Amino acid sequence: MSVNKLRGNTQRTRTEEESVRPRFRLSLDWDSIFSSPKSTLAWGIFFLLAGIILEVSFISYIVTGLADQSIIDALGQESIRDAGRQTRNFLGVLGATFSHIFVYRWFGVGALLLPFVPILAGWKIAFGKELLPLTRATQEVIFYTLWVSVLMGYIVLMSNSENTMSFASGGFGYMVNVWLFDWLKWGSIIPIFFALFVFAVYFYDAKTLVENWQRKPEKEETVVNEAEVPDQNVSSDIPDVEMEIQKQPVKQPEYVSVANDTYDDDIIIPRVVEPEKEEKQNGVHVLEVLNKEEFVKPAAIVSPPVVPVPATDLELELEVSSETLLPREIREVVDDEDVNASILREFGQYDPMLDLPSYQFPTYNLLSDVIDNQHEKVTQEELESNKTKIVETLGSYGINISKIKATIGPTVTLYEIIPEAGVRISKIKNLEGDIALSLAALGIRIIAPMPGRGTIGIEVPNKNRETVFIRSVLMNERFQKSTYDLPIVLGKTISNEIHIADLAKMPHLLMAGATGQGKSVGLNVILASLIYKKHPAELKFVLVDPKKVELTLFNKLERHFLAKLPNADEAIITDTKKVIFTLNSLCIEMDSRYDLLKEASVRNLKEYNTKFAQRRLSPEKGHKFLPYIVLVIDELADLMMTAGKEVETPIARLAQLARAVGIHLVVATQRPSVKVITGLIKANFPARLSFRVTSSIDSRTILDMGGAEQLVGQGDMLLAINSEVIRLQCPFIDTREIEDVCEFIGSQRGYDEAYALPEYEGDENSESRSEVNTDDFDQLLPEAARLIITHQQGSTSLIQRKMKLGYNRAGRIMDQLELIGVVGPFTGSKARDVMFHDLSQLDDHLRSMGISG
Ligand SMILES: Nc1ncnc2c1ncn2[C@@H]1O[C@H](COP(=O)(O)OP(=O)(O)OP(=O)(O)O)[C@@H](O)[C@H]1O
Repeated sequence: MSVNKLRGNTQRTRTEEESVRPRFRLSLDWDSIFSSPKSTLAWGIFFLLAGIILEVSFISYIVTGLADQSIIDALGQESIRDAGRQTRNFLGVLGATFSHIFVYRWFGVGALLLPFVPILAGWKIAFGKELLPLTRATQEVIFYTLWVSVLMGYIVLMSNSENTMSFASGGFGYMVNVWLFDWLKWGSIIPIFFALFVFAVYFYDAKTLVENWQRKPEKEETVVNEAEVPDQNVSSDIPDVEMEIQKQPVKQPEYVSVANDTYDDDIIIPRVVEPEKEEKQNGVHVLEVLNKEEFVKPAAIVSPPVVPVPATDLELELEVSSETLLPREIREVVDDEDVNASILREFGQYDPMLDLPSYQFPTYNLLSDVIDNQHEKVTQEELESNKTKIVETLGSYGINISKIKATIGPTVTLYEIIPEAGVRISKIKNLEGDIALSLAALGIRIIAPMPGRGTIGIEVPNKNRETVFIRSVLMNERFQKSTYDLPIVLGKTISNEIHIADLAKMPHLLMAGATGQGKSVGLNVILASLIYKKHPAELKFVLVDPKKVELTLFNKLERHFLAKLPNADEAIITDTKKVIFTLNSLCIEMDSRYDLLKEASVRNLKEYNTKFAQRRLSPEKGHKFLPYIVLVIDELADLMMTAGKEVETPIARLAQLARAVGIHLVVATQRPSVKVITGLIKANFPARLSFRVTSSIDSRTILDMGGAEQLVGQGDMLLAINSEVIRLQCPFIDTREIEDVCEFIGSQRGYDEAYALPEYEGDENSESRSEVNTDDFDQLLPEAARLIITHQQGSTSLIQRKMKLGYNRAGRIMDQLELIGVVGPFTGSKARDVMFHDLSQLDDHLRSMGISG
C-alpha cells in the first residue's frame, strides 16, 4: 500500500516538482539553522553576549582614556601576549581593538549605543520576545550614534581639544565637522540640530503629538468627571453626588465592596468614601436609624417592611479589562512586514499559494486610522447616577443590594449586582420593565442570573457609545496570532475584549436584524476578517445578494476570492434562479469533495489538504488542493419568499453536511420569521447572531430567547452559540474601506478566472417556477391572498367559503398562491404555511411580481 503511494508520488508532473523543489530545500536549511529551538537559543545567546562584550569594552575604553591606543597601533610589531599584558581594557586586546575601531576611529561615545542592537536581537532570537521593537530600535540606534558623534565632533573642534578629546567624537563626527566648518564656521551647529528636529518629526510622528497636545484642554474638561484623581477638584465638580455621600446615615461595612483603587490613565474610578470623615461631617446626620431587628431577619422567612439601602452606601466597583492592541511601533512593523512570509513558512511541501506567489495581503493602511474617541467614554457622573437609579429602583421594590460592580463596554455598561440573601432572582427579572422605565433609556437588558458568576447583570446603554473600528480589531494581537482555520472577528465584548470565532468550527452562521441595524456592516466585517487572514488559494466566497447592492463591491475580487458557475456573467449572484442553480451546484461540489475524501481515507478537509500537500494523493487521480468555500447570503427572506423549498432544501443539506468538506454558510435575513428561518434551517445553524430586531417574537425565532429587541442598534448584537449568549459590539467598516481593500487585491495578478463550481443545469420544474407567467392568474388571486394573510391560514376551504367559489377554482387559486410564494406547498391534512405576516408585506410582494388588484 505505502509502496504504491510512494510510486504515485513519483508520477507527479514536472512543473509541480520544479515549483516545489527549490522551496523545499530552502525551508530545510532555514529550519536546521534557525528554527530548531536549540539553535535559536544558541544564536540568541551568542548575539546577546556579543552585545554585552562590546558594550563593556567600549565603556572600559572610554574610562581608561587613550591608554590602549599605542598598544593597538603597535599590535603588528609585538606579540599578542605582550600586548595582552599591557592593555588596560577589561576585555583585553580584543576589547581594546574593537573599541579602538568603533569608538576612536568611527563614532566616539555614540558607539556606546551600538551594542544594543545585538543585545535586542539576541534576546528576541533566544526568547522569542521583543524587549523593544527591534526594527525601530535599530533605526534609532543608528541615527543617534551618528548624531552624537557629529555633535561631539562639533564640541571637539570648537574647543580645539583634538588631542585630548578626539575619542569622544570618533573619526566620523570629527570629519563631518571639519567639512561643515568650511561652510558655516560655528554655525554648523544649526544643521546638526536641524537634523535632530527632522528625525524627531518623522520618527516620532510629531504631527500626532502636536494634535494631541492641542486637544488636551478639551479632553481635560471631560476627564475631570472621570475622577482620575479623587481629590477636592472632583468633589467640587459633582456637588450633587458629593451631597448624597454626605447624607450617608450609618456606616455599614458589610455592604461596602472592595473598592478598586488601582487604576491607570483611561480608567474611571469611583471615589472611595472614607467612613471616618463622613462621621465627622455627619455627626448630626443620623437619618432613619435602621431597625436592627428587621435588618438581621432573613428576608426569606418573613417579608420585611422595605428598608431601602441608600444608593450611596454602596461602592461601585469598576471592572476594567484592557484591549490588547498591538503597540503602535509593532503595528507599524506588522504593516510593513510581508505577512506572506510567515504563512508561507507554515506550509508543507506542496504550497497552493505558489499559484500566486507575489500575492500581497492587504495592508492595514487601507483601513481608516481614526485615532480614538476616548473622550466619549462613560463619565463618573453617568456611572453614579445609573447606580443610584438601579439601587433606588430595586430598593423601592424591597430588593436590597449587597454589592454592585460596573464594567464599561463599548456600547453598554454592565452593572452586576449581588442582592441580599433571600431575594429571589425571578423577582428581579419581573421588575425588568420598571427598572428600564426608571432608567429612562432604551436597551436595558437584565440577565438574571449571570451564567457562572452568581450575580445579576443589568446592561445599560452608554450615553456616548464608542465606535469599534475595524482596523483596531484586525490589528489586535489575538487576531493576528489566531491560528483558526477561518478566523472571523465578530465584535467587542462588554469587557472590551475582541471576540474571535472560527467559522470552520461554528460551522455556519445565521444572522438576523431589522433593517438598518448593522447586518451589512457585520457581513462586511466577516468578509474582511477572512480576506485579511487568508490567501486566495485557501478560500473562495460564493456571494449571493438578492438585494443587488450590498455585496457588489466585492466584484473586484472575482479572480482572487470568488467562485461562480461556469459561464455565469457575474460572480455575485443576484438572480433567484441562479441562486438555486448555485446552491445545487454547491451540493454537487460537496458530494464530489466527499468522494475525494473517501478516496483519500480522511475525515475532513484539513486532513485531506495536509495529505495532498505531503504529496500522498496523486493529482492524476483527480486529487487537488481544496480551498474552503464560504457561502454568504445577504437576505434569505427574499429567496425564501420567491423560491421556498427550492432554496430551503439545498441550504439545509449544505448546512447539515458540508462542514467536513470545508463549505460554510453565512446567511443573513431581515425578517427572522418562522417562514424564513424554518425549523429545518434553524436546526442546522447552531451559531446565530442577532442585531436589533423589532419584536421579542423575532428575537425568540432567531435566538430562542428574547432580548434582541432591546439592543440599541448600530452593530449592537447578541451572539448565541450552543445556548451561551453574549452581547457584542460589531466593528465598523465603511464602504470606502471595503472599496480600497478590494481595489488593492483586485489590482494584483489573480487567477485567470473565478474558481469554477460544478455545472448545474436545473430541472424543468425550477425553470417553470422561476418564470411564472402572471397573465394566466385568476383575477381573484390578490383578494384570495389578502384573505389568507388576514386569517393566517393557508386553506382552500377558507377561500371557498369566504369568497363563495367552487372547489376547483379555489384549488387553482391556491396552486397559484403557492407558485408566487404566498403559501407553502401542500402538506396533506394540515393547512399550508402562510409566508407573510401582514398585508403591507404582501402588497409589496405582489407588486414585485407584477400582480395588481
Ligand atoms: N458596527 C457599527 N458601528 C457603528 N455604526 C454602525 C455599525 N453597523 C452599522 N452602523 C450604522 O448603521 C447603518 C446601517 O447599517 P447597515 O447598512 O449594516 O444596516 P443593515 O442592517 O444592513 O440594513 P439593511 O438591511 O437595510 O441593508 C450604517 O450605515 C452605519 O451608520
